[in-house]
Amino acid sequence: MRFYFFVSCLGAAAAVLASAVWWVWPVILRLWRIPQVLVDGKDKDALRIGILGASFIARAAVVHAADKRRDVLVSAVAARDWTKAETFAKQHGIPAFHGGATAYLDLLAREDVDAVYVGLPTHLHLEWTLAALRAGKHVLLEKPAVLNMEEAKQLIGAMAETKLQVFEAAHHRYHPAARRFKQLTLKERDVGLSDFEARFSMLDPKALLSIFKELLGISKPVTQEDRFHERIKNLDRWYYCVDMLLWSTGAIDAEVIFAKEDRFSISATLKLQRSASTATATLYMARDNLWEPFSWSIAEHGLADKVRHA
Ligand SMILES: NC(=O)C1=CN([C@@H]2O[C@H](COP(=O)(O)OP(=O)(O)OC[C@H]3O[C@@H](n4cnc5c(N)ncnc54)[C@H](OP(=O)(O)O)[C@@H]3O)[C@@H](O)[C@H]2O)C=CC1
Ligand SMILES: O=C1OC[C@@H](O)[C@H](O)[C@H]1O
Repeated sequence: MRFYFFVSCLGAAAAVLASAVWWVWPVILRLWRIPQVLVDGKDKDALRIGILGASFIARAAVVHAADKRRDVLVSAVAARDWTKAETFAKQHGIPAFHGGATAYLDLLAREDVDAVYVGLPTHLHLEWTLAALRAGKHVLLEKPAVLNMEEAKQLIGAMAETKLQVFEAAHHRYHPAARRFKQLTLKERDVGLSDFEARFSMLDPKALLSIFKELLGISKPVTQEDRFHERIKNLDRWYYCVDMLLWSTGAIDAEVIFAKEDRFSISATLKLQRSASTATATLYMARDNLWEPFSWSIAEHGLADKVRHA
């Protein structure tokens, strides 16, 4: 009896492990593979992108994409640390790099850069996007583009003045499921779509580590700066809920009627004004969710098609 129990447990553990490897392995391979952006083999008039910040997201969002296209190349990268810039450039075959205190400005001054990728922490987006526009560069700007309405106005003003493009990297808008959802809700614009829900869930390895440290009693005291960065990170993630909702429902106005924040989540209820009808929307963001390390979803409870991506 014991033997059969042991074999069944082993079988179940093997099945769980196999399924985890099956789902997670392609993601690990994709992120681990070091993409190359060799200039050879690119179109003569390829768009030349300069990267500000030798970061994980720059590699995942720009270098991987440029690797797959003939019409885009990465011509330079800048990092605040000289060695980091050099390592990133060499790893990916990027022909030029800048390091040190003036690195970002040096990259913006280059003639072989048509557009700049600003994947810096969100509170630095406006400053460096304005600097890029002043230097005559188009900008691919990480989401959320800005922190508030005042910054949004400044950005729009600078775009109009320089006649250059700033494109927000709202990648979820290009997912086929999100596009289909938008198509369906806009088609049903005024016919009783009244109960929307947008969710985002995340498990941040850094946050997980700090929870363990807290439990073990070996964490450092939380500083004002830590709290500021936590607020910025929350905004980065909360943005997915808000943008998915407003973008896909075509809402023209929204009013917050309830909001709640605790250690593990942020939630809110909004009253949405659509072109000729009103709707209620629930937004929910899980901060550190072990069961859903990364997922977003948008739904309307009366609509049969529920769109989900995980
Ligand atoms: N599209 C997506 O899926 C994702 C988008 N993002 C977005 O990308 C942006 C960056 O987020 P994230 O990658 O977490 O940010 P990081 O804290 O990792 O910063 C990114 C880079 O910014 C540079 N940097 C310049 N000044 C500072 C500063 N004062 N403090 C810290 N870094 C600085 C650093 O590059 P260096 O030292 O090399 O100069 C750093 O590597 C955010 O807007 C976020 O919303 C983030 C993750 C995923
Ligand atoms: O866009 C994002 O997705 C992944 C998260 O780690 C990150 O904080 C967020 O900006």
